[in-house]
Amino acid sequence: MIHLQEGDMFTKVGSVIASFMFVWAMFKQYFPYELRDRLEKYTQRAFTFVYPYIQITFHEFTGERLMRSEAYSSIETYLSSSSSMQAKRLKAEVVKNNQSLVLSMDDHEEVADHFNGVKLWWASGKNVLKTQTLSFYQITDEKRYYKLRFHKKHRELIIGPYLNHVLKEGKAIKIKNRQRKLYTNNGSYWSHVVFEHPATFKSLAIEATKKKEIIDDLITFSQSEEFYARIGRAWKRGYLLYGPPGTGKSTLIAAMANLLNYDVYDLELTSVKNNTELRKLLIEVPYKSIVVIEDIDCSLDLTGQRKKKKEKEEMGNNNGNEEKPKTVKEERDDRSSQVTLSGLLNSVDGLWSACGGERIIVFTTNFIEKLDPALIRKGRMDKHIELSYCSFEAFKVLANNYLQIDTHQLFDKISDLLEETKMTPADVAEHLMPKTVPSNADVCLESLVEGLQMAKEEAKLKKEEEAREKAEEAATATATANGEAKLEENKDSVSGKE
Ligand SMILES: Nc1ncnc2c1ncn2[C@@H]1O[C@H](COP(=O)(O)OP(=O)(O)OP(=O)(O)O)[C@@H](O)[C@H]1O
Repeated sequence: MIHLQEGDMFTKVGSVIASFMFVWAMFKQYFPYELRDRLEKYTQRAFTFVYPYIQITFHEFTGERLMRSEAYSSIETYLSSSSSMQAKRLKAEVVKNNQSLVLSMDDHEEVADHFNGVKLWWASGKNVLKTQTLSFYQITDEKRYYKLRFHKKHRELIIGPYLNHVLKEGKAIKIKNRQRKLYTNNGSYWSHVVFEHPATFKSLAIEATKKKEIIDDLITFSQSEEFYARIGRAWKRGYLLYGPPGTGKSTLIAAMANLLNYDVYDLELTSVKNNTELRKLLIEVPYKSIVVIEDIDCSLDLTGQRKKKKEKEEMGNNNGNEEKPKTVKEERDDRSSQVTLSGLLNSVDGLWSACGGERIIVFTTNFIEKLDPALIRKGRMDKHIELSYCSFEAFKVLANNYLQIDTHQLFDKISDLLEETKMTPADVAEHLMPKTVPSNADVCLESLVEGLQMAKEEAKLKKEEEAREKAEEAATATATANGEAKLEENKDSVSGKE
């Protein structure tokens, strides 16, 4: 309250002096130069003496190229909530695909803010410049700004911690309000669509303990900026998701992005020409993003690449021949993607990968054993998450999502069948899709029981078939060994007779 009265008093004094300055600006041209200079100097001094407030102006456009200032837009977003409470005239902007409104104060409004018990004021304003062009019409150029006013005794607090707080908060609100995007690369360029995948951790069918572990890991990562800075490590984390097709690897990535409010950069490695292009693409990924490389084992010959090169060299040495001209196919293969394992490793943890921070990189694979250990060692892929066939616990999540039921007389049977046979969550989910309108849980669960029994039968037949093949192979091997032994025996008896 004291601040408010003090503020009001000084505002009045300030505005008297400001009026004087305005009149002075109009008439100063009629004063001789020397007198003008002196008067100006003393009025400025008098102004700062009686007016103990400091003002900082943040212009909307800055720099030679008049780019929109990031600080201005962060302040605008930061002030949004106090503006909607205090300002009488507001401007509205629609964000998130026309789904939510962001309000900001209109020109020449003022709102108060508090920080650590200190009151300060933000005012919005605009300068209108009229420029006469060659054409008949005048063009008006509006330059908006925010002016922050605070008592000079709080200079340190406001210039340091308060402004940091405003910029950080503004940025965070902006990220929360933004429409998230899914980027894909065509060669070395990213293009995007709106990211609207509905997957959440709640709807993800995996065991509760595993789910909690992943959520905790992600939240801890996203809140550890200071920790990473303190230990001198780039603020990034690698996840390797592995498991058979249809176990929810892509669904988990979408749930991760939705949980953290990050954009997704789906990197198609096979369309990246070489390591330089790969580096360019990754440098463009901003903070708060998940870079995804799906089916990493298919994207690159990560196991055979070094071996093949070695074999080629050996072949060259052995033959002592000149290198054969390449076929058209070989030429095309060479051109298609020359991203190497070392190029990829460098992109995951090379020096530049620290630029920006707060990035997650996710590799997915159906065959973890195919990957080069260097690629998935801890530090590169910090967390390895296995997604596997549907357990009864995971089934219950699906039943709750799809059928909105927690119990059913068929649950015990399904639990036994899931233990005896392997079915992916994707296949289980397919059985739970509505078969009638309205959906009937009995029909869906019976379909699932039937599917599981069939899968069990097929697995049994396959096992028997494999056992038969094995037995046949063993019989053939024994027969061959017996035949060879007999031949040897005969040879020996012939040489004995001689
Ligand atoms: N764990 C799961 N929880 C919920 N839904 C799942 C799960 N696994 C699979 N699904 C369902 O199955 C569909 C396919 O799953 P998803 O694409 O995530 O599997 P994937 O492991 O990435 O498969 P691929 O290896 O073939 O890419 C999803 O649309 C989702 O509806």
